[in-house]
Amino acid sequence: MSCEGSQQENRASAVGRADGAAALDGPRLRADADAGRVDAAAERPLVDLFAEARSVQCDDRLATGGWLRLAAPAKVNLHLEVGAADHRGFHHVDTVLHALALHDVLSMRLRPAKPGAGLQLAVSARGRGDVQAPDVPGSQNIAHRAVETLARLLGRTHDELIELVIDKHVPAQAGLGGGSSDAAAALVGAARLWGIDPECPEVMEAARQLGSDVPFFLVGGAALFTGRGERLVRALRPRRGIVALVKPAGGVPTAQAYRAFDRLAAAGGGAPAPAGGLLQRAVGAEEVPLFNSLAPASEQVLPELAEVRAWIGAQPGVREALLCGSGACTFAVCDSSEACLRLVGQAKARGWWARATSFAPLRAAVVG
Ligand SMILES: C[C@@](CO)(OP(=O)(O)O)[C@H](O)COP(=O)(O)OP(=O)(O)OC[C@H]1O[C@@H](n2ccc(N)nc2=O)[C@H](O)[C@@H]1O
Ligand SMILES: Nc1ncnc2c1ncn2[C@@H]1O[C@H](COP(=O)(O)OP(=O)(O)O)[C@@H](O)[C@H]1O
Repeated sequence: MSCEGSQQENRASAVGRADGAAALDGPRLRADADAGRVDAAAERPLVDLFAEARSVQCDDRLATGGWLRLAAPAKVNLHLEVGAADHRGFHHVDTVLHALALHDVLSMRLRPAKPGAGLQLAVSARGRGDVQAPDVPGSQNIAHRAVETLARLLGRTHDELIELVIDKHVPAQAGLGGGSSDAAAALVGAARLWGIDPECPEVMEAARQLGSDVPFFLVGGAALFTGRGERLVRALRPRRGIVALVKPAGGVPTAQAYRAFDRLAAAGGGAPAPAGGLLQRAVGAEEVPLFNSLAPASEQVLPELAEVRAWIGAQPGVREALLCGSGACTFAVCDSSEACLRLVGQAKARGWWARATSFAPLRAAVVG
């Protein structure tokens, strides 16, 4: 089949999926997905939930041969309150995460391996457009660790090869959770390839072991998490909104942001969180006040973040803006697609990475 032919075919299925996002999100999130369906229709020119997944299906290498396709959405933290560190150095957090339409694409397939070989993994990642591939070899990719971790928890020792290709649309060290979402998608993909229920406890346990943010991507949409960020309190109704993302060239390693937070806290600095109770009462994500305890700390790690914040704050059509998690990306909720696209164009002209997207009721999921 020609690429053009498959593009048309996939376009039809993408519209079907946008309308039927609930099918992606599974029974637990059906109500949330229904809320998001309105968004997808209203914002279709800007928000194509499956644009990346579709473009990868045009890749000759991956167009044939039984590849499973998965979407791994980015996230922002609408609210991130950070408390004290525990004995392992992990900080207590109360955070509301929200998925975005922007997503990486994972392609996975299962092949037989030589008898006695056990589990073999071939993981690669490639940058797409102006997004770089991660700065780690395939064997250290968090998606590689994800499949290994799940196999260990399941006691799976079959002789088999899993091939996994990641197309990166989400920049790293941005606070967008790209690596964590890839890990969650790799868990869901491995479960599917092995004929295992992705809702089984081993998948969630593997997610917890891989990183604080990974469990969120198994839940998706909008949700309140606590503990070190790995413990679900409850899902919230996802919100609507057009979002601009802006990131300077540098990144912020998460551990450095938390260390800077500790230094600021020891010196008596840091903004207090908005009046308590709001998070516990919120039903919909639009009720959650934007707040990020890490923002002042991350601005110390990468001073250019203060410049980005001031610049975004002065742009027309921006309702609210906040640093994404530990940074280095900032998100702005815009009044309109026009305002968002103007902001993105002007941010790029200043040499920053920028992208128009939207809030979305997505989680890491098989899309084809
Ligand atoms: C800040 C947040 C906000 O969602 O994410 P990012 O914005 O960086 O993506 C999270 O708390 C990050 O989650 P994640 O990126 O999964 O971090 P992990 O791999 O678990 O931990 C990386 C390092 O960050 C620090 N860390 C992480 C989580 C936490 N609650 N306290 C911490 O102090 C620790 O130094 C840890 O070694
Ligand atoms: N699949 C992956 N995608 C991105 N980064 C990865 C991946 N696997 C491992 N990494 C490493 O994890 C680091 C943090 O990446 P990421 O999770 O995208 O950032 P953030 O914590 O800001 O959301 C990267 O700098 C990279 O070294």
